[in-house]
Amino acid sequence: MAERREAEARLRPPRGETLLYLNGVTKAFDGFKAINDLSLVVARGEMRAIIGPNGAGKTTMMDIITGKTRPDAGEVFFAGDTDLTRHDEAEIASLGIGRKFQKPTVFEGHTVEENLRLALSGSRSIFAALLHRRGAAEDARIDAILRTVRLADRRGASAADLSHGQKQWLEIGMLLAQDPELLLVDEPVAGMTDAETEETARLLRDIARTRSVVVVEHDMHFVRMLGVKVTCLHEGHVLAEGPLDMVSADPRVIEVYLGR
Ligand SMILES: Nc1ncnc2c1ncn2[C@@H]1O[C@H](COP(=O)(O)OP(=O)(O)OP(=O)(O)O)[C@@H](O)[C@H]1O
Repeated sequence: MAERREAEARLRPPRGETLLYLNGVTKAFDGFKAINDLSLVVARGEMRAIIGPNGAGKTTMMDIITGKTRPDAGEVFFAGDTDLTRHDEAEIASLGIGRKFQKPTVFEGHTVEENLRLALSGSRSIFAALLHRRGAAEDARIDAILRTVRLADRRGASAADLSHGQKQWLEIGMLLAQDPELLLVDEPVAGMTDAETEETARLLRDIARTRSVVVVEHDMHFVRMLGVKVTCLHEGHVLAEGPLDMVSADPRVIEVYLGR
């Protein structure tokens, strides 16, 4: 019963407050509309899964949110009236939007803990970051992040010695060090073992207790484990949106994506 209530709560925007708002966004490359009149609303504290066939515009949508690509038309608002289309990538990152790309990019020559300290230090140089005096608050944050990303018992391990899945978790931890309000995650479980995939679903659910998360993923088994509202994109537009059971039963979704 409690589990069912929790599952239902995940499908509902927690406070109904909008964190990310895309309205009528369009982006063409050489006349081809990769994003076509796309509208999307993500609530504060909501986790949303984005699915859709190759070329549906998922990556381009993430590029627009993070300022890598400028839309030709439409609005992209974050946390109220911040118009993301007026900011560059670095500004958008400092506004509180973190992005995890598919390939992990951790510092392999450093330990797990050092990687997190480097991420926490932000703009400090690597040497300054590793040498500076640690405060109790910083130690507590490192401990909390290590627990969240399931690496507390690997803190002294070299990042190079982590499994592929653990490297992905470490990079998620490095993003958490920046304390983003919105975390964008691109195909996190590609190449992971089944056990890592299941742990990643739990890990992202933990993270979504305190921030919004948008996950692009093709692995439907994993999307089911997330248990959140799903948006299916097709030809740069929302084809279907709602609980996974509803979206995956939609004949249009089956035709363009799931039935392939
Ligand atoms: N910089 C670009 N220049 C030209 N065309 C582009 C560019 N970026 C994306 N496209 C095109 O836009 C369309 C949408 O691509 P996008 O990568 O956003 O899709 P996707 O849903 O992320 O696909 P996948 O699941 O394969 O990652 C594709 O047809 C792609 O070829």
